[in-house]
Amino acid sequence: MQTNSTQPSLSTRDLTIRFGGHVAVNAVTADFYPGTLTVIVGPNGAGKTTYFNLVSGQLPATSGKVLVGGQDITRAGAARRTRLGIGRAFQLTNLFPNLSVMENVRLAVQSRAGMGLNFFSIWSSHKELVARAEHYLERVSLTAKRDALVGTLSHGDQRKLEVAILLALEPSIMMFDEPTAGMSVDEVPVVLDLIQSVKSERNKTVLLVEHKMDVVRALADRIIVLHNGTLVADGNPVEVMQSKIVQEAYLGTPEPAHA
Ligand SMILES: Nc1ncnc2c1ncn2[C@@H]1O[C@H](COP(=O)(O)OP(=O)(O)OP(=O)(O)O)[C@@H](O)[C@H]1O
Repeated sequence: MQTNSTQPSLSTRDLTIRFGGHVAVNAVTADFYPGTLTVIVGPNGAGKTTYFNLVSGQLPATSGKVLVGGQDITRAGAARRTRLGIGRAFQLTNLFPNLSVMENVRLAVQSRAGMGLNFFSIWSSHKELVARAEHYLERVSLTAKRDALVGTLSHGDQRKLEVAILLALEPSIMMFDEPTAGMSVDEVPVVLDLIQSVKSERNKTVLLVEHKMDVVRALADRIIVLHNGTLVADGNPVEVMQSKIVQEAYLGTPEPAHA
């Protein structure tokens, strides 16, 4: 497994959740490091989104632990986890559809700057915030649509905006659930390049749930495979993609050997 730092920024220890008799995430232990992008793969219903929910605090663990920088946050709510640096791009649920693209990003920048979500703040007194918001819009290629109402954007543009908002919040741990879902072919590289560059330039810990194998290959430093809630493989992409368990459990067809 690749590690760029000795201290993990995020860890789970035997993390488990049961829904009635069903164990959706079963004793998952993993460490995540700054500057490393880990892709979590697995068949439908494997527990990927539930694992994300346990890490970001949307669901309470039945047992096990979540640690950020070594601090046990298992009992912390989602808001506290956000303050501790866990940021998650939710699938379009954290956008304000009746505000413009720029206003959405400005609110995120403002929130990061500790000024709260004040809708009535005066633009001219916030040149710095606007400049930063513009920077994030440019990074996701949405500058031309800055004044459009978010509700009128295409699905792909909304997903890009969501990435801009996550960047603006500057979390140290960034979680993306299928970030390119619903995007057109030409939009996909913009987001993939961005996630890649954020990871390396800013030394972020990035976790990604992804189904598309071309995206996994393009981005992953490390792959974790979940199957029936259990971690069945964890390691560098070449090893994991070629492992028997992945071939059988997930990929279905043999992955060609790499030179
Ligand atoms: N709130 C819940 N109540 C009961 N069962 C749940 C709940 N959330 C998830 N599950 C179950 O837990 C299992 C894991 O679901 P999860 O959505 O995490 O899988 P996934 O790997 O993300 O799948 P997909 O790739 O289809 O999104 C499934 O069997 C699902 O039905």
